[in-house]
Amino acid sequence: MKHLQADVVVLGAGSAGMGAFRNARLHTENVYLIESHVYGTTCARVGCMPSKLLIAAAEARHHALHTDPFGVHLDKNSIEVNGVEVMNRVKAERDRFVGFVVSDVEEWPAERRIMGTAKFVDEHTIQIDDHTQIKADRIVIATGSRPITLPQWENLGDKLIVNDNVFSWETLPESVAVFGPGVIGLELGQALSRLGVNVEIFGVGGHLGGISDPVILQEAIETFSAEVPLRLHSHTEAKLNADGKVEIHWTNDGESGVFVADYLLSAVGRRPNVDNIGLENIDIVKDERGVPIANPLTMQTSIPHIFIAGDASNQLPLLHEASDQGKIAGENAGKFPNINNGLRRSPIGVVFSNPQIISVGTRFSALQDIYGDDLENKVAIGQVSFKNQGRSRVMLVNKGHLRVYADKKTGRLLGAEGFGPSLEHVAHLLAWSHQIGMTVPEMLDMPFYHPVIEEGLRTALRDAASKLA
Ligand SMILES: Cc1cc2nc3c(=O)[nH]c(=O)nc-3n(C[C@H](O)[C@H](O)[C@H](O)COP(=O)(O)OP(=O)(O)OC[C@H]3O[C@@H](n4cnc5c(N)ncnc54)[C@H](O)[C@@H]3O)c2cc1C
Ligand SMILES: NC(=O)c1ccc[n+]([C@@H]2O[C@H](COP(=O)([O-])OP(=O)(O)OC[C@H]3O[C@@H](n4cnc5c(N)ncnc54)[C@H](O)[C@@H]3O)[C@@H](O)[C@H]2O)c1
Repeated sequence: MKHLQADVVVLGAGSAGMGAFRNARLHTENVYLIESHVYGTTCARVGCMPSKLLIAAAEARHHALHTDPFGVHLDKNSIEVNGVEVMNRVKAERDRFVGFVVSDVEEWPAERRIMGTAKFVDEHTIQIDDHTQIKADRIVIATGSRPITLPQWENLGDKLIVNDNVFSWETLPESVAVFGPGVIGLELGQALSRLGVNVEIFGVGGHLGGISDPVILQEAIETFSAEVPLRLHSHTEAKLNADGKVEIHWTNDGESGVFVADYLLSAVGRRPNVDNIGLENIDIVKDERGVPIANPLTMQTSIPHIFIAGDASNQLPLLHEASDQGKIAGENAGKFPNINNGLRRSPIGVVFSNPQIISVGTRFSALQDIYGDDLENKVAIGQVSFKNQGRSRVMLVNKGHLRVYADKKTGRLLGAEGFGPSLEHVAHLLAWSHQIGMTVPEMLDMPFYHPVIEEGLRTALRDAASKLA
């Protein structure tokens, strides 16, 4: 067993861990980075990037199939999806992104990087497999998260898959049952469906794409279910049939049926990797999910020299949040005991479905928690439907609905939820306005070009402005 001493040890070399390592090293050279699996990050390897590559291929087919209303006619039979080529591009481009990340990691001194699974022995000791023990002054937990699968699916063997498996396919399958209509399930399910794979999406509790505003949710369900069967209140039983396929027996809102699929894709959520790192050996304060509670401005846990960042913290499991949290945790671990509050930006979320789903600032459900029955008196809600929005109709992407929330008294933008065409851009305008504390009248003083989708945002803002006190 090798014994080392460190100022800072970072557990996990994902986006958060890399940021933590880089920033801790600005304060001390004596930092170690531990990785149990491979370099390259979840985002680049099996997350953000390959999912968007798959979606890009799906959009190409979708556009080719929907040119008729413009008077442009393609022979639909000639539109062929070559699954091998689709997956080759997804993997080749993905590998390019992963390559950049890996070369960043490999620029760091090899003796500072240790491969193996890290666990706490006590508050200052990290054990790595059975080969190394490090006594560390300060520790950053950046171990990420992993997909959840349910025990009742264990009998499905290799027909039960998660997002990681999708991105190693040689070609596209014929059919997939997607469980979980959240962010991952909707993005992957719709993309596969648009590529010609037979997809059905199963959910519980009526949720879709993380939407919390009931007005947006209802319209989004109508829009997406016109394209992919959504069974959002389902009771299901899944088993392997004699052909080795997955047979889903389902009931949903009084209907029932059987869906036979090549795979069951589990997208029912992700679990922070903190249940397997020896937290039982340290006296750290955890939430009801067993995740160490941390101050979101310093990323410091209840044990002052232990910090946490990224998906492991379960605060906002998104890439830019993992980078920000990693930077804050690394910097504070590096200069501990002098720690500072780091920059936390306005919340922004984009689901890369089509239409895209967005949320900014305080979501509708959080406003309900804050104001309860008084919500109507306190919050001005402005809205726009994209059905008749000029540019959206021009482009034939006129589906969606946006609601913006403003403080009735001050006019300040509180948040927004919606779905609609290319709303990733509108989400950024809203998030930037939210972060600098703009009021709705101030936002309306900003320029809006014509004809653009952002004019839809202006309609929603004007509606909100008319309801301010
Ligand atoms: C399909 C999918 C699509 C996504 N799309 C988007 C998107 O479009 N936009 C967006 O913002 N976010 C997206 N995300 C979320 C984003 O990928 C994550 O929030 C982000 O990658 C989390 O980074 P992290 O550093 O916390 O975790 P990771 O990158 O997972 O890093 C954690 C690292 O810790 C290692 N590790 C775990 N346990 C140990 C241990 N005990 N010892 C040592 N090492 C350990 C792991 O091997 C891993 O390398 C997506 C996620 C998925 C799954
Ligand atoms: N575009 C993006 O930014 C992006 C893309 C992908 C992932 N992510 C991140 O990854 C996180 C995890 O995504 P996710 O989709 O795994 O989780 P999620 O929490 O968004 O969705 C899980 C869904 O599964 C449903 N569900 C739970 N139990 C179920 C069951 N037994 N059967 C059927 N459905 C069930 C839930 O109701 C929910 O709708 C997201 O919260 C997001 O932060 C972001």
